[in-house]
Amino acid sequence: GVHVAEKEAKRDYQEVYNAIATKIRDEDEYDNYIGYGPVLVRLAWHSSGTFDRNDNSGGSFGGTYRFKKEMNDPSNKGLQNAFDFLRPIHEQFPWISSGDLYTLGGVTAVQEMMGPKIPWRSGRVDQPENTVPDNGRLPDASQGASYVRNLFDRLGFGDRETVALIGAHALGKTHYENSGYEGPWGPSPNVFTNDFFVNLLNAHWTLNTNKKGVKQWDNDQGHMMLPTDMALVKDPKYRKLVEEYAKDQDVFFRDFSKAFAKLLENNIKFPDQNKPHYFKTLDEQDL
Ligand code: HEM
Ligand SMILES: O=C1CCNc2c1cnc1ccccc21
Repeated sequence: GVHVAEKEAKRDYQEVYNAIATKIRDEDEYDNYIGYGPVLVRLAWHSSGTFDRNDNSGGSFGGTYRFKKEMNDPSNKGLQNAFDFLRPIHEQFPWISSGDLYTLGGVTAVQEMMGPKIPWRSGRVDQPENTVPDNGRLPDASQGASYVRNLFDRLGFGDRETVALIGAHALGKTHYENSGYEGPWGPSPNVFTNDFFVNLLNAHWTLNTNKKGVKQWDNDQGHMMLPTDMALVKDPKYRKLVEEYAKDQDVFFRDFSKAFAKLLENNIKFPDQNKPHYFKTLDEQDL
């Protein structure tokens, strides 16, 4: 059922943001100097993406990713790196819940990679191991547009929100050992831009079977797309949105911010007194 967030504690959440942001800045060598930003965004998404609006199960509230049943979901392979990154932050701020920490990690990463401001509310409360949702709720990358539309409908999202959210694939890369997909990363995998949409439309893509026997799209500049990425330009309704975001990064930023905030808050009711935080970046604080 829907969870009610606890009343906001008298805590300095900007301090937690700054600790995460400083650690992202310091530990820049991770994953061939891509850094921890992208994998932190993926942890926030995967810890929220278990939501099912049909029975109000799953979602970020209980911080259930910390339990091995969810951590070992094959869809979550590779996210241990983000979990290990956040461990010392959690030791420094033991009062923050796991659910608040995983989602705050993603918000911090998007903003520090020059993405849009993401409003964030506190109050998620750790839940016990017997509340861990079943594996298999996160999307399968080998599928097409109708699968993507159904999966995001289950999460409570329409076409515009779906295309905006998948625009996060401007960040980071795929890894053979995690998902069976592999691709050299894009020109700026740790800067949040609308490049993903521009790439989708402008490059010449060919479908190959990679050395793990997995089908993926590759282009002549050595970039790759997942089948579910390519579905966004094959489906006429999604394609219209890809074209809109490729043309206007500000509209993409606006829609991404709204959809990502909604994703991180699915299945949670927040008390009115829990106002959304708009955190300052390190640069904005001259830190
Ligand atoms: C149809 C929906 C989606 C599918 C099938 C999908 C699938 C994948 C796959 C297979 C990877 C590669 C994982 C690896 O090999 O390490 C990946 C990476 C990533 N995904 Fe998605 N994803 C989807 C939607 C999203 C959404 C909604 C977000 C965030 C809002 C997101 C953020 C990311 C990020 C940031 C990475 C890079 C992680 C890294 O570099 O370590 N994805 N995704
Ligand atoms: O076109 C890009 C830029 C670099 N990262 C990705 C792209 C496309 N699809 C992806 C899918 C998952 C993770 C990263 C990417």
